[in-house]
Amino acid sequence: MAMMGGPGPVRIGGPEVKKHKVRAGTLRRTVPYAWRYRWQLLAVIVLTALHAASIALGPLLLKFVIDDGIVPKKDDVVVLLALLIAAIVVLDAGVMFLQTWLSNRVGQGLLYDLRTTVFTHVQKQPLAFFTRSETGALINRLNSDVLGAQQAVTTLLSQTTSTLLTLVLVLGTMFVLSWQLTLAVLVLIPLFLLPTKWVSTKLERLTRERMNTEAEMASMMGERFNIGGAQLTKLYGQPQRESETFAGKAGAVRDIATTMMAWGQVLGISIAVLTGLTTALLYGFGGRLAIDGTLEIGTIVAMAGLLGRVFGPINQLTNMHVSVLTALVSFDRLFEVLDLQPLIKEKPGARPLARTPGEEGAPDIEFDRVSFRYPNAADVSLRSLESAGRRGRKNGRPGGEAEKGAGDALVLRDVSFRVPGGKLTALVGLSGAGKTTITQLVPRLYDATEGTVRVGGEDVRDLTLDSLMDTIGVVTQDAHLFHDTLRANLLYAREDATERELTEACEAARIWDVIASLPDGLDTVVGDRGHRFSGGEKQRLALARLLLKSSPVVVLDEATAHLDSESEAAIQRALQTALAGRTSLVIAHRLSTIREAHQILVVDGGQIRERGTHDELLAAGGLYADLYGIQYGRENGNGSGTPAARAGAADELHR
Ligand SMILES: Nc1ncnc2c1ncn2[C@@H]1O[C@H](COP(=O)(O)OP(=O)(O)OP(=O)(O)O)[C@@H](O)[C@H]1O
Repeated sequence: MAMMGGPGPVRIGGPEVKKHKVRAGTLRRTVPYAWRYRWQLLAVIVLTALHAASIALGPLLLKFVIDDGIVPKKDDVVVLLALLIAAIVVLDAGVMFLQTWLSNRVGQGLLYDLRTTVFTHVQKQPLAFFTRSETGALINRLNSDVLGAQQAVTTLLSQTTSTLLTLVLVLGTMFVLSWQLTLAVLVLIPLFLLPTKWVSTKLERLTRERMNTEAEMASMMGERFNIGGAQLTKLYGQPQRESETFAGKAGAVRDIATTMMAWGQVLGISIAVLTGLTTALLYGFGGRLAIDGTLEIGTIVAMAGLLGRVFGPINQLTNMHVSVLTALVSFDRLFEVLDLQPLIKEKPGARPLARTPGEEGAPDIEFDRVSFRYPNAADVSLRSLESAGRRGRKNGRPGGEAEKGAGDALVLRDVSFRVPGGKLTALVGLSGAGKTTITQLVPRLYDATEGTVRVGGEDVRDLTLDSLMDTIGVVTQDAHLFHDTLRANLLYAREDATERELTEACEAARIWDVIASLPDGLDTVVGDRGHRFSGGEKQRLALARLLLKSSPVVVLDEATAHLDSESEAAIQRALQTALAGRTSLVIAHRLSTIREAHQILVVDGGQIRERGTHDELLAAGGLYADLYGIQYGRENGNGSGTPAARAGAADELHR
């Protein structure tokens, strides 16, 4: 283990981890995690030592029973020693129980520490991290690597102690009993080590292969069994192909497991054969010594007993380094995630945004010469967590040429505007113009590359994240809902909301009638990603959630789903309630929203091309007038422009 702390990276075995170089200092960094449990770990080591002693003591007592009791025919010695053996067995059982219980406690404690640390850290990562990382790979970090790291500290620690102590005590006792016999037997050990080492390495490789294939199988199930994946599979009529792919993976797991079982047997049998052979040698050679009177009979019996306890620990010891290195890789991969500094952090000394209640007090939003480019992959994520990256992975963080190019273009250029407090500003424009990007800079999902975004006159980067999130309510187009009850989803906005407040929010969002008609009402489970509800219903639920939060600033991406006129009207009324008196920045797709907006900003190519009220922009006859004319025409069935242009632009505006 000591070599791991050295300056250079260490290559390790196993197909997946083979390429992974453990970074220098990893071992040192694991110490604080174990240090928290130092007293419990010390107790585990003491208990392990006691157990190891009892392993060596059993055969030794047998020697005394034979040589000092049975042979000289001393009843009292036999009874006394038999009682002692019984007492040791019972005590050892207690020791084993305590040892296992304590090391499990430490292990679970460590798992808890690692899981919560990584989860909390990952949550702090900017949105860009999640857009780049493959969810399955991320969850794997939280599951298998955390488990691997825990094993490094607990299982390995107690295993190493127990193996080493057992070997020292058992071999020591054997030497004391008869050094000649011990040496004769030890000569055979190298003969045994070579094949077992070979088999163990093979088993180690197979274990990793099985883990990888099982992970692929699990990830496939995860992808195909979420609502989107299941729908795609059905719609493209691919269940048969999916089943075949899955069967391929499951078959690989079956084959590897069968091979592993066979090699495991070979290992077990070879240990048993060697133990048998050495026992035969011991009886042959020892028997001769006993006949000569050099050895007592009890010693031979005790030696045979001790011999059976030597090969297991030796075998474990030869494989120990592989387990230690594997466990360190897990730690290293976790540290890789923990080392990732979140791009968006609260400044030291950040101030809370003063929140003035009431309509007049809604703060304004201001963009002051804002330019923005999406961050490079190298700044926000880990190559090993990006699926495409993992296929062509070099090592560690991403940063290939293609990655660098990805974020280079400015998505917003010199954008300046002000959303006055309590008023509605609509963003319109073609798809990909930069509307969503603008809205994401307000709640600091991303930070401006140049220029300043202000809320209530304060640079958002000077404000505490909590107060910013309290002030701003965001409804995205897909209006995500967790797979939980409606009530839990709504309370997510405000834990302490009363039943009455819940009902009122739902009524104001024009969704209460739908909820009331459900047999379980607010306790209805929404289904994966809220799939149980229609697009319009989800949007209204998201509005109800927003109303409960009652934030003075609202950022909203209107749903683009083609709604029937009834739900369109319902959403419109819900929106009017939700946005009344609030500072609202809305990506607008509906004529009604656009017409009533205090100000309309027309975004094109990352810039604000036109601004004004609906009437002003129509009168100006620019891009807005074109877009509006096309949509208005379409909605009234008498569109303008060429049919192709009409269809294209209408779709764009609706996206
Ligand atoms: N996470 C990202 N990383 C890199 N580029 C991005 C990212 N998200 C969006 N973009 C790019 O930024 C540009 C603006 O996208 P944005 O989503 O802001 O447009 P939009 O006007 O909201 O479009 P739509 O109406 O279709 O949603 C697009 O060219 C898009 O490809």
